[in-house]
Amino acid sequence: MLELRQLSKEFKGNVAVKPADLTIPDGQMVGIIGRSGAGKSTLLRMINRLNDPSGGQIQFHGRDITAMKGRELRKWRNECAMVFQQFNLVGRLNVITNVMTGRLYHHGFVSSMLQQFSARERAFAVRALDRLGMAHVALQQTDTLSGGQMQRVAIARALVQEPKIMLADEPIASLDPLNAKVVMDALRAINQEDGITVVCNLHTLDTARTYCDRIIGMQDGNIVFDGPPKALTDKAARTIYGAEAAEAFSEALTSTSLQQPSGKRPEVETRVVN
Ligand SMILES: Nc1ncnc2c1ncn2[C@@H]1O[C@H](COP(=O)(O)OP(=O)(O)OP(=O)(O)O)[C@@H](O)[C@H]1O
Repeated sequence: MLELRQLSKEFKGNVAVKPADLTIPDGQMVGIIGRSGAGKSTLLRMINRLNDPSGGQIQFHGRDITAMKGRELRKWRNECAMVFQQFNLVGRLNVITNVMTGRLYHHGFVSSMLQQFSARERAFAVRALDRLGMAHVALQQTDTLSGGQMQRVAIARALVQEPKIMLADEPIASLDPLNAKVVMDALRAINQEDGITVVCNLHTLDTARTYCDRIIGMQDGNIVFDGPPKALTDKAARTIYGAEAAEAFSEALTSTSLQQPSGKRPEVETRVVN
């Protein structure tokens, strides 16, 4: 279980996240929505300590994440993989090398930089690529891939970390609807098949409604909604998005590409509705 207690972040007088309380059980798929600047990325980046909190506490299975330093922090970042909007891959390296850099923590920095990986590790990386339908491009230079393919490679890299949580910061914001669906299907499959908790910042409402067990709405640094998709009425969504409501509603994945993924959805209570 991941627990945030009164977690906040201020950048030089600008409060990005106001004291937030959140409990995320293992295996949940959570979507964080809200207009630009609402604090979604900052909240996510605090969880794996890319941004250090200004106040409050993060706990995972009772371990205090907020106090971690050095090797302990590197271990946490390995358990808590991150997927970014712009993929963060090295374009001039081939796909499989990019994926194997996800083994950095397990393998050691020097060996990883020297690209000395065992046959077992290569096989592990190929299996991860295969799950994402990308094994056939394992030896291809990464910058020859499309955006959707790159994001699938980035997810494979996150998978070989063998994480307990996967954080995805706007993973489909740069993708066309078809690739967005492939990437969201992949994240949902990882969540359901491996039991990995997925916390995903999403710009579009329908994507969050379609794929997530639970939606968290942020507005001006506050959590203003926390509940299952069915509890998020259009009225509540309009409150969360404010002036960006029309965009958030119209930017939804096309209705033909959106299909409710199969699989059970756990019961989620609605905590806050403003
Ligand atoms: N490194 C930083 N330095 C200063 N201010 C920052 C920094 N990162 C974020 N902010 C500010 O914190 C606030 C929240 O930003 P954040 O990126 O978390 O919002 P967001 O909801 O993820 O927005 P978007 O969807 O546009 O990425 C904004 O006012 C932003 O300008």
